[in-house]
Amino acid sequence: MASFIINGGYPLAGEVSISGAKNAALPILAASLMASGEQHIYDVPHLLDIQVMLEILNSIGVKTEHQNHHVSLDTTSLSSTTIPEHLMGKMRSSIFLIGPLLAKFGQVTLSRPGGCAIGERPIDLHLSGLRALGASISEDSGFIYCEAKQLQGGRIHLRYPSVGATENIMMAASLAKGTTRIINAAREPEISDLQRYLNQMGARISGAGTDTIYIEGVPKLSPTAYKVIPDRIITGTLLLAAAITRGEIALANVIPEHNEALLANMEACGIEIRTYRDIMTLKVNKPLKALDFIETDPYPGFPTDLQSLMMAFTATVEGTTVIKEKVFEGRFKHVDELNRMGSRITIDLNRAFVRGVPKLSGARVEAPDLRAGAALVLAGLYATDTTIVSGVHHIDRGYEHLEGMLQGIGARIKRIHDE
Ligand SMILES: CC(=O)N[C@H]1[C@@H](OP(=O)(O)OP(=O)(O)OC[C@H]2O[C@@H](n3ccc(=O)[nH]c3=O)[C@H](O)[C@@H]2O)O[C@H](CO)[C@@H](O)[C@@H]1O
Ligand SMILES: C=C(OP(=O)(O)O)C(=O)O
Repeated sequence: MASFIINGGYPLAGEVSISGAKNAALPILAASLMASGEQHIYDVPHLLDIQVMLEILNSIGVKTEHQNHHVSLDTTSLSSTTIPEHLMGKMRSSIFLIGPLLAKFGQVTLSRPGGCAIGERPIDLHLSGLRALGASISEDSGFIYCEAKQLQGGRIHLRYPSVGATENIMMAASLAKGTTRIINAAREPEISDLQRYLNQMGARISGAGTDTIYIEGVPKLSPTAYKVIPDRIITGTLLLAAAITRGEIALANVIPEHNEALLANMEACGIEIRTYRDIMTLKVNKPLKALDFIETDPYPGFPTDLQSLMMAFTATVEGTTVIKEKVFEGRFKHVDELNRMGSRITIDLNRAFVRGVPKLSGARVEAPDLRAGAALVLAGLYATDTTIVSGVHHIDRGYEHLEGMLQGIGARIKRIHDE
């Protein structure tokens, strides 16, 4: 088990190039199973979740190699459609295997996915979507058995624009017979990236990025080479890290439109952000003011994945900011830990009242999940004296060598391995 030791109080300054997006790479790696042959996926970050996805692919016979952000994989020796239970339980994204395997091989056996404890996270929308395409699905003693000789296109109205369910249905419908329409689809940039990748393999999908996606099934998909989009959540993390330390940074390899909601809120606090093509710069050159209200929502709303980080930042800005978490019911686990560092945050159901304080103090805190852990790191960068953040394995799920990235722009942070 690892911890971060952070000596705070130093403004960050410098340049960072943003890596590929975990949430785009994970469904793409699962979708690669739908083509037989050798494939190349570029800009795939070296993260725990990606490692687990590759372990899953290996466990069913796929050969993979991950070097310098390049995954090469060969699906010709795929020999099983049963995903081992211990790997399913390691992360939420293991559920991405269900759509591709069912569509390509007509059957799949798996169990419920695991992942960070940020809410209940059911998979009913994934399963009902696949049933609407003709799959027969049963559950027994924790295992999920799915079968369909040939999926058939259908009309699927999602009760909620779930990112994962939209992606699973898109992948499965690519090889279904006939046309599928997903209504109230999620609109996240990672869904548009998956559409681009699948279309490059020969799928016929349109509408990603809007609330209605059309998929005309094709009989076969072919191997391809593809580069995933930059990670908008890492972009946001670095912007907020620079802002909380009142620093100045430049980010390269970003897609500014993917962070509109964050940029609008940061600018409203008084932060100067400039964008030019795939470059973004941030400077804090005047006193900051609190925001009245932020609520998380599906894209293009404010992302739930940046809520904890935004909270850490607003905890240091004079005035009161109200933050409402509307996507996951268990995503305020950072609050007690931030308060141990001197912040003044109270919770009423899904709203947090964040009263900005001029000073946070270093403390021993524990990362309860991925983004909550990253928020504690940001608080540590601002705090006077030393902060120790344990539970770094949660952070490693979504950030490649976070400490190295932050050290490169002046942060005093190091990783230690506990006994
Ligand atoms: C790998 C990946 O891309 N992860 C992202 C994805 O997760 P994920 O795809 O799991 O998130 P969803 O959009 O599915 O979840 C949103 C809401 O829908 C609910 N729900 C979801 C599925 C379902 O079958 N039934 C149901 O009720 C969830 O409990 C949650 O309250 O989108 C989330 C919301 O932007 C992000 O926080 C995650 O980082
Ligand atoms: C919640 C997240 O990821 P996942 O859906 O993979 O758990 C996240 O990236 O913040």
